[in-house]
Amino acid sequence: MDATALWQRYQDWLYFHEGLGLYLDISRMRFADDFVERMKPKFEKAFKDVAALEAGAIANPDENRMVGHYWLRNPDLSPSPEIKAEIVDTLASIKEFVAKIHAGEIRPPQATKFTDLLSVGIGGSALGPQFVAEALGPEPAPLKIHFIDNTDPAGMDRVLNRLKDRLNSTLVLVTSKSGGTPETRNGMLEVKQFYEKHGLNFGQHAVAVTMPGSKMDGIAKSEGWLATFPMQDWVGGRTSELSSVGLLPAALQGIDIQAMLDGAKEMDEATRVPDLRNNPAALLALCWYYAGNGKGEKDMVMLPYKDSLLLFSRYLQQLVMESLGKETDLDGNKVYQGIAVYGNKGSTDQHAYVQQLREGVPNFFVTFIEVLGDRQGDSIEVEPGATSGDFLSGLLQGTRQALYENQRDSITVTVPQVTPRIVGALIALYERAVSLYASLVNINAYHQPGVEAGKKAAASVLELQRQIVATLKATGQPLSLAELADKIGASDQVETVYLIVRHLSANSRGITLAGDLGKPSSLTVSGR
Ligand SMILES: O=P(O)(O)OC[C@H]1O[C@](O)(CO)[C@@H](O)[C@@H]1O
Repeated sequence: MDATALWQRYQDWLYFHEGLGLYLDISRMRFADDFVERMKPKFEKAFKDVAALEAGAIANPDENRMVGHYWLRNPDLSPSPEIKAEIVDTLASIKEFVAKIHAGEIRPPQATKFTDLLSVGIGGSALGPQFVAEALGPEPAPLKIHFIDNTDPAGMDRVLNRLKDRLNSTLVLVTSKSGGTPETRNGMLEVKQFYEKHGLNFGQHAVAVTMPGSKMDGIAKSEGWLATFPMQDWVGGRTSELSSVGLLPAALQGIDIQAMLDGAKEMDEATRVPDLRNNPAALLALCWYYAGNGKGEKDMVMLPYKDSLLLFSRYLQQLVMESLGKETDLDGNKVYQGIAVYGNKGSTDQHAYVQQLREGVPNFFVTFIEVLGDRQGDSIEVEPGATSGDFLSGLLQGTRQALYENQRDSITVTVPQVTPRIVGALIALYERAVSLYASLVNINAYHQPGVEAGKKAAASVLELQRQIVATLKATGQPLSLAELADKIGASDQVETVYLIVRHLSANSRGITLAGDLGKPSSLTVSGR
């Protein structure tokens, strides 16, 4: 297609949301008109499916749950007055609590105000808050946020040591929908121990976000934590940024959460329109389907040309891959669906992997995120007539063009600024695109059975470890790996036994290995 034809295609397909000032350009996806025609019936069904979801249909049959993240920003859409009241009350209580924290009315026992916020959570209970903190966190913030999002002891030490001089003015926010996620429980216990070691009362610094009645809820109540905010069972972890999970930490950092909700609401209104050409989420889903042949054959590379949007791709990784990565479709057929998501930011990534994108294996499509406003205030000219922001813009255009010339497709989302309203809108845009795409490929986007397999296997490794330690203590003499496995009734799991004892011996846990470390079968294991 020559430049004139492309310009025409750009104009023909351009979507613009006037209220938000958001553009969606899909002209560089090389689908033909007949593809769009063929997709229309699928979209008619998808619009109906998502409307049913919004109306409170059981969208997650596995867990017998509704999927209600759309109600969070427009409680009037809630399927019952009770749910509406829950949403309204939770938002009011977040605002009230945050106002008291900021004013020092709720304060730590040994300081006049909270200065820092330590968030402990993982997956959907961390990724949204991390993305939003990076995108919108003000400098200075009323509370500066830090994260523990793993059960890595060294990672926890790093965060805690950074905070140790301000521990007495650090508020700890433990977020877990289920209230039983081991990584989060471990993080909470380690932080609690750190507080106690420093002579501080953990409960007087702690807040929970969890489902009422969960284990975490019980702990928070029994230990007299400062507050507990509910996370409803109809909010999935990966769509929870606009629930108490994301709103509480955002508000504590001084981010305008009402603007985030308003932006999401506005985008929801635009993406509810049952008309493919005038619905930006549907256009995204169309492009994803086209790119990957409805089977995820191409990866989604997210390239925001704005540092503050660095974590958008990481956030989307969970939203898209945990939702769409499914073995079976809704009829039980093996389909192995999903779309892989990766990316950091432009132009930085141009100096990393864009070489492969332009010339290597063509197994992806790019989504550029362009932010029109360069910065607050004026810019110097780094070359006659050009600012740093002009370079950023030129590099985006250049990469888009260079990729297209080499038959690499791209989408461009353009926003005026990175504001709370726009971030809310972007979250809502992708949430809806995922809902629609899931319907197009006939999968349940709202469960995650695959994650359970790894969790169960980890639990059985830890059980084996307990048996190993007890057996070595009781035996009191060195055993070969095979003998040890045999003694604990796990003769078919010698490799697992080996990996466990190697880890224990590396961590001064009372287990010693003797023999040639490069030849596991030569090793003997003893314990004290
Ligand atoms: O908020 P929770 O219950 O601790 O779960 C954390 C994350 O774990 C998952 O269930 C996957 O293991 C995610 O879906 C979820 O966001």
